[in-house]
Amino acid sequence: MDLEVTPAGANSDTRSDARISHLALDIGGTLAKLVYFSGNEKLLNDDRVQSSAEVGGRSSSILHGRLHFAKFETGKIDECVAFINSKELGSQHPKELGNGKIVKATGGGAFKFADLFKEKLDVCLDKEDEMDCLVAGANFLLKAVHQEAFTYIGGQKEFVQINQDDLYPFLLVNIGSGVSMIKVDGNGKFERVSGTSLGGGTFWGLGKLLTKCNSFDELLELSQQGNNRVVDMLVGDIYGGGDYNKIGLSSTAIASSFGKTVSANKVLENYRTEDLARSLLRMISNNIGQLAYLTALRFGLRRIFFGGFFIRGQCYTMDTISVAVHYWSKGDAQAMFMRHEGFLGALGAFMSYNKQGPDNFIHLMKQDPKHEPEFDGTAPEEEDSEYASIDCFLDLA
Ligand SMILES: Nc1ncnc2c1ncn2[C@@H]1O[C@H](COP(=O)(O)OP(=O)(O)OP(=O)(O)O)[C@@H](O)[C@H]1O
Ligand SMILES: CC(C)(CO)[C@@H](O)C(=O)NCCC(=O)O
Repeated sequence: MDLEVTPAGANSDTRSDARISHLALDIGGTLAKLVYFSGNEKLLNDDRVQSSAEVGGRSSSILHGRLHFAKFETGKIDECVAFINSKELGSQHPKELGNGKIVKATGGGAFKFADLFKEKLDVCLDKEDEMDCLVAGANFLLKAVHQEAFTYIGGQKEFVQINQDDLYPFLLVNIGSGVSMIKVDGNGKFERVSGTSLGGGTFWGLGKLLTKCNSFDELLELSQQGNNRVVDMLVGDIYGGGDYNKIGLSSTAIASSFGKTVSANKVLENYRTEDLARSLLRMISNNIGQLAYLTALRFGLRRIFFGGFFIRGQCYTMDTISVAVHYWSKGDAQAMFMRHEGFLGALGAFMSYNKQGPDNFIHLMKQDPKHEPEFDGTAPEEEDSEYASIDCFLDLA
């Protein structure tokens, strides 16, 4: 198979030695995520390494290269297979003893597609637990990546300085097709404390049915031009235009998502798809924000990190989630988002190549300009810097 495939969000590496030395997968219900490392230039006593981490004396097993990110629709897993096939898994790639190559994989697809990967690529998927990987990926990003986490309040993005000594405990809310809520107490110390089936798959699935749009990005674009008040029943609609002050509800608060459609003498076709998309995005985001806060409250957590590809750096999504957390916690808890939102699981799977545990495996090069954020508040374009490759080295000791 010689199919050239350019994945959504992938950065093609034009270097001639850019064979994949390590590849890991997170194959979820909707999207398959890849993290791979290419370039096998050895760094021997290089200044940049010395200044990035203390690895002196053990430099013979250090690889310098770039960490790449890519995603495919799980429903088109053949494209993912073709992409991997179009790259070469180099000689450094881990092998089973006396056998073929192994690829670390997590998510339900690691089980569902194991035979397919064996058949098409002669690759054995080495399964890692999905929650373990999400937590390992989040911990790595929060500790190692400069400007990974940020708040989004009133249209303003602000990076959060992570104090490594004061990071735990936190609640990790991963919004994929479904939503997992994990209380994280340290490296490998966590409990999945809650979840909800009303997640990204619900937004995308209902949105597709209601608006007939063909892609997730199209649905997001529609939502940006919509007005949810056409569809949602507001407190003012019920209270004759006024607030319900006694219980702290303003006239503009949503009393019932989609509630207005009941009494309006309209059928689906009479609504603008923009308004339906807007209302749906708000309903799902608001509900997740509220559930996240209630879960945080249950365990006395004040920091909530949100990941998963539902977010897609989308302003309205992040704003709705932030407002929900702020509103229900009366300002006590804070929603934070992660730049590598959708790649937590794949990164965690990648780090499981390190037999000694997730620490000290991936070292970021200092001040990688490509890794500086360029966030303008819009949904990332497929090839933009949001998922830019990272200049780093792997310590294979
Ligand atoms: N290009 C896209 N195509 C489809 N869905 C997308 C896209 N971009 C973002 N999404 C959103 O991301 C969600 C999937 O997120 P993610 O990849 O984190 O979860 P998953 O791993 O597929 O799901 P799960 O973890 O529940 O198995 C979709 O349900 C949708 O809301
Ligand atoms: C089933 C998983 C973990 C698969 O990623 C995810 O889709 C999820 O957390 N769903 C929500 C399931 C629930 O807790 O109700």
